Amino acid sequence: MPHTAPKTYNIVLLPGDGVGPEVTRAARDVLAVIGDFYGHSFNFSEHLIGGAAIDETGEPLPEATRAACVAADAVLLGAVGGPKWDGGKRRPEEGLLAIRKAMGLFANLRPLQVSPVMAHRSPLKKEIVEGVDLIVFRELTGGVYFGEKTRTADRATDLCEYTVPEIERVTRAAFQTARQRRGKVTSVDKANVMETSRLWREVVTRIHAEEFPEIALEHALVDSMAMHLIRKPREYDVILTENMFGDILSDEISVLGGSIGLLPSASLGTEGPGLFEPIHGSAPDIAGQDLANPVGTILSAALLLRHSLKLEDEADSIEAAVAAVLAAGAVTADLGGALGTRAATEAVIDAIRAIHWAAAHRVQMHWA
Ligand SMILES: NC(=O)C1=CN([C@@H]2O[C@H](COP(=O)(O)OP(=O)(O)OC[C@H]3O[C@@H](n4cnc5c(N)ncnc54)[C@H](O)[C@@H]3O)[C@@H](O)[C@H]2O)C=CC1
Ligand SMILES: CC(C)CC(=O)C(=O)O
Ligand SMILES: [Mg+2]
Repeated sequence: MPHTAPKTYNIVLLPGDGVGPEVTRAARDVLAVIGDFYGHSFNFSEHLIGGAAIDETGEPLPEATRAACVAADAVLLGAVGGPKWDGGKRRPEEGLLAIRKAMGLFANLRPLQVSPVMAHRSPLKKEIVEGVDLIVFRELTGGVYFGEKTRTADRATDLCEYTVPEIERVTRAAFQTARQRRGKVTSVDKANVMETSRLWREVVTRIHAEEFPEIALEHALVDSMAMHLIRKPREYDVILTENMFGDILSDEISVLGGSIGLLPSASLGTEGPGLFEPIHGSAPDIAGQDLANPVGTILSAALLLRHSLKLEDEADSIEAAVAAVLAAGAVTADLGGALGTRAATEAVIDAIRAIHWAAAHRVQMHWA
């Protein structure tokens, strides 16, 4: 039953490209049902980003989109990019990087919990993946994705740069989360080769000693970490890493749960709205065919409710519904199921209704 006072919230939707519009619509429909159940009014407004924005305005992040995002209570994004814009003067991905920077979203949280039913569908051995419960803290507005780029006909460079304050703030966020979890942080870098990684390791070590000595800290090199994540993923709790390593490792760990289509993310700053998106891209190979798994975006909507709107019960309700649907095998083709994007979304909505009906029924029975 509703525990929080009903309220009006402004949510900006950025459907983007490829499967982005399909999965964003799925999450919007789920949020609308949650709004009805709890008496909240979610005002959705759609804005252009990525390739869709380039086609319409010439810019991957139009000013109207930026202004709407910073003024919103929260932002939900589908995905950007696709072969249509490859080789063009402007790239869709520039729009995503620019909105992350404009909103000050320095920490990207990518959680993964592998239930017994997910373990069953994973291509890895059940005994390796069952019970995995980890969260990646990926630094999101620094590193090589944001460094200066140069290009001549026969030479290209991408500068990788990190400052101490950039490393400190994401490190504190990761340690604070570790305090609420199993109390372990694995910081991933390439300190045997890269100067930015040596600075990263120094800063993480100092913040740990000064502020979080009760947390267990280990350092890992990114190349062997890629192997350990597949061989012994249950050993990890909070994984803290820089932008590009976090991007790559989180796609890798999605395999543990059976599909990249399942994983959500929350991009957060110190204040202001967060941006929530699945970890996958625009999946051009399946776009427009009702094939995309909507769960990663639906779970991103749950993170939106929890982190930006502080609606914990409502977030729990979505997560419980998704768990029920996965347990029942009502899944899309990437998990070996027969459902399309729309049918899988309806299954989640039906599960939300069933959970609420059961809760209301128990209350009546209790009162009777
Ligand atoms: N956040 C974003 O907007 C991101 C955008 N991209 C962009 O997406 C485009 C495609 O990139 P890819 O490397 O192919 O990565 P991708 O994540 O779009 O797709 C990789 C594979 O996973 C499958 N897949 C992805 N999402 C799925 C879902 N919801 N349900 C079922 N299967 C799913 C795809 O069909 C494909 O086989 C590129 O233009 C890239 O730059 C890539 C990553 C993140
Ligand atoms: C700019 C994006 C395309 C980077 C990415 O792959 C991601 O954030 O997952
Ligand atoms: Mg990625």
